[in-house]
Amino acid sequence: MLENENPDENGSQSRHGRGMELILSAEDSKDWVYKGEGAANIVLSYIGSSDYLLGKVLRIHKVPRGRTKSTNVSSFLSRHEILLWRDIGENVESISKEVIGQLFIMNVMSPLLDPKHVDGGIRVIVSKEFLERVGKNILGQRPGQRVDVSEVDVFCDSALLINDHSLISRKSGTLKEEVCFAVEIKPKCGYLPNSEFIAKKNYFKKNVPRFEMHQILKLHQGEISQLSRYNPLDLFSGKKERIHQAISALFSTPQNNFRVFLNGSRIFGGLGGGVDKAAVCCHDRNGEIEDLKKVCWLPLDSFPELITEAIFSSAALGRLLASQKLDHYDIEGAIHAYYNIVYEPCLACKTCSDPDSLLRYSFLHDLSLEESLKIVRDYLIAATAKDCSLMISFRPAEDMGDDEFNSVFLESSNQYFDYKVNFIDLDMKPLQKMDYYYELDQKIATVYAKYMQNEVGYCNSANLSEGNEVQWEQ
Ligand SMILES: O=P(O)(O)O[C@@H]1[C@@H](OP(=O)(O)O)[C@H](OP(=O)(O)O)[C@H](O)[C@H](OP(=O)(O)O)[C@H]1OP(=O)(O)O
Ligand SMILES: Nc1ncnc2c1ncn2[C@@H]1O[C@H](COP(=O)(O)OP(=O)(O)OP(=O)(O)O)[C@@H](O)[C@H]1O
Ligand SMILES: [Zn+2]
Repeated sequence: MLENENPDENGSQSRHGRGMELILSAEDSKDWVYKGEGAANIVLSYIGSSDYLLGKVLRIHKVPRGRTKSTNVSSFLSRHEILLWRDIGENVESISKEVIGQLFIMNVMSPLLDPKHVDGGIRVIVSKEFLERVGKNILGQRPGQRVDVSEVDVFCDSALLINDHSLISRKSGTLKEEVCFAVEIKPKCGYLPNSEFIAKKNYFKKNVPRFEMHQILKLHQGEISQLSRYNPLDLFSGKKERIHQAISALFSTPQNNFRVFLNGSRIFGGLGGGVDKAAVCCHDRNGEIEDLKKVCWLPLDSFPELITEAIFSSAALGRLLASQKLDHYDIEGAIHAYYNIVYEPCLACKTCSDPDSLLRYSFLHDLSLEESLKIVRDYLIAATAKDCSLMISFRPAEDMGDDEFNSVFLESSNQYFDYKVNFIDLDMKPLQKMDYYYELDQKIATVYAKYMQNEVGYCNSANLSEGNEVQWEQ
């Protein structure tokens, strides 16, 4: 591990504030172990002896398996993305996507979600050999379905060093001495859209949570083996009883929406990346959840109550919901603004035959470039807010604690807990994904409409959330 005298690109990412960079090379790979991964990144925990790196994770990019350097996507924003994001920093046209990504987190998402819940991390330089070795070392721990489709991007020359938010420790304390546990929740969209641009045939989008409709498509495509009982609207309701209901549902059907960590190690919830087998397996690990009782004096039934109290008393979910609601137009409206920006014939209008709808869309096509940019920018910010996760880390406390953390008092166990909320995965979504978003939305709506016709004949959300089997017409 080396420190380089070269100052970094924006001067603020430097380790110890000394204008130096951290460089990870082949021999450092042994100090980094697999922690988890999503669709786009792999996250590693540090197990070496550097006090600075202990309690940190390294987030490295993945690429589709077998992609060679020659097919590398551009490292810079596209012409239209430059227009879209020109206000988030200076010279966005000449800054790499990695650095833009950090500017997006710090200058766009952090003010929306509250800086105390957002950690932009610092970029560190990683050698190709480091990434190659890490990629080999972690192969055995990665879920098979993730391995089949993706691998470490060894041509990336930097990675993001972030605090491990499954841990909680006092600035003055040492991580090693403290017992802590954490939950990771991917809440997804917490409200029902009400855009006038939603087509009449898709009226049910205004009544049924997107998560619930998407479950039907996922089941149909074999991505999940049973419907989730979780309803994001409960989690975001601001009402204790409904939040508790959401947490209980996440415990019974965690899918990729819920994980529990004890002292930084995952003890409940799957790794994602395939049919939810990994998540089902984790129920066998209830024994390890029982460990919470031993180490934190927390009765198992009190655990959902504790998470509920933390969510209820924190303003974080409210902030997240407000950010999600920046999507005022729904993709059925925003797609037209997108075509104004890229200046191409609108594919959504091309496939629409309803004169009333076309008239409404023509209003969107008459908007100025600035107005179109705002609609799409807000849509993409909301997309990030609908896809991020939050980590809430806890540790038992003697009393109400101090300013460093929030505290909750758990009546059932007569105990105080310190907790801290952090958002993770606040990545900027690519503008090019707008077409995909539109197509996915149509697919979800079509399959859901078919499900309603075949199965219930009307929209009955209670029926869906019971985990009922869905029969499909051949
Ligand atoms: O489209 P969605 O709602 O399915 O969200 C995708 C997520 O699927 P989910 O339904 O949460 O299992 C998906 O998660 P998984 O890979 O399924 O764990 C990703 O988070 C994806 O984002 P990105 O492509 O990595 O930037 C997410 O894509 P975005 O829509 O956020 O761009
Ligand atoms: N700062 C962190 N502290 C602790 N664990 C983390 C942190 N960041 C990520 N993780 C773990 O690594 C996993 C993958 O990270 P992340 O969600 O950032 O990946 P991704 O590929 O961007 O996800 P997605 O599929 O949503 O795009 C998370 O689900 C979480 O368990
Ligand atoms: Zn159009």
